[in-house]
Amino acid sequence: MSALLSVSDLSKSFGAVIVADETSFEVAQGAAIGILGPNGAGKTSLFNLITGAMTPNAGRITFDGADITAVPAAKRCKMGIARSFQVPQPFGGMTVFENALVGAVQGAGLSGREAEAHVLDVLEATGLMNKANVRAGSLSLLDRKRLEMARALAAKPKLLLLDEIAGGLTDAECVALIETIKNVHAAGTTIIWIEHVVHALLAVVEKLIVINFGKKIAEGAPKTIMDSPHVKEIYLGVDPHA
Ligand SMILES: Nc1ncnc2c1ncn2[C@@H]1O[C@H](COP(=O)(O)OP(=O)(O)OP(=O)(O)O)[C@@H](O)[C@H]1O
Repeated sequence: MSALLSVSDLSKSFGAVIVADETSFEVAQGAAIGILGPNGAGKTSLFNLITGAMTPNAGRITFDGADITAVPAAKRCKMGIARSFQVPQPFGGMTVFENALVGAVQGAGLSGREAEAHVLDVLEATGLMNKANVRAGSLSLLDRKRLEMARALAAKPKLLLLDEIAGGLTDAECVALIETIKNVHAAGTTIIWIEHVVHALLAVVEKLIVINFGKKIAEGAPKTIMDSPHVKEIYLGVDPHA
């Protein structure tokens, strides 16, 4: 499989705080990869760098064959990169349908009937069809998380970035969300998923990347990574010599 996204020697720091330290990795077309790392490791910053919300100090990002390192965020969205936010950010006064329509119009460039039909497909896929006319501000946490994904999917992304979308959900809600994400992946969308709820991540992704202090410290098959003493020490706080 060819790489949809390629991150090469990406570095970013804020004074002494290093959020990306010569980070390199590739994401194949159609892949689903997970990103793990302690709080403050630089995971969300990596998404900010990929989406263009943050400018790197050094390094290169290529997407779908084009160098996007200097491409503005709005254009990257139109090129096919969409994200969900760790803290859901719906337009609270608008309905679920209207929120997703923003993604379809602004991100996918659709209009009229075509945009509406696409939004209905996305609401169906994300389990929000029966909430289409509900004000986003009155949704439960699960539905706000679903709406984050719906708004991103409405932009017809080639690459979907999910930022801690399972956090704060009950076990049953988490199971429902995993099914939705699996369906999105099965439909061909490439996914990068930052998540602290490891069992949710492991149910979907075929590769894990572990970040600590902005540095990629491990990358590989989920089982190999989760069994790694180095990863256990850094991520789980387990002393391999104990
Ligand atoms: N714009 C900024 N200015 C200064 N410091 C920043 C900025 N953005 C992020 N940081 C700092 O960079 C570090 C990494 O933050 P980031 O949100 O990327 O971590 P994270 O791995 O996503 O953490 P969490 O798991 O807690 O969400 C933190 O110490 C954060 O305070």
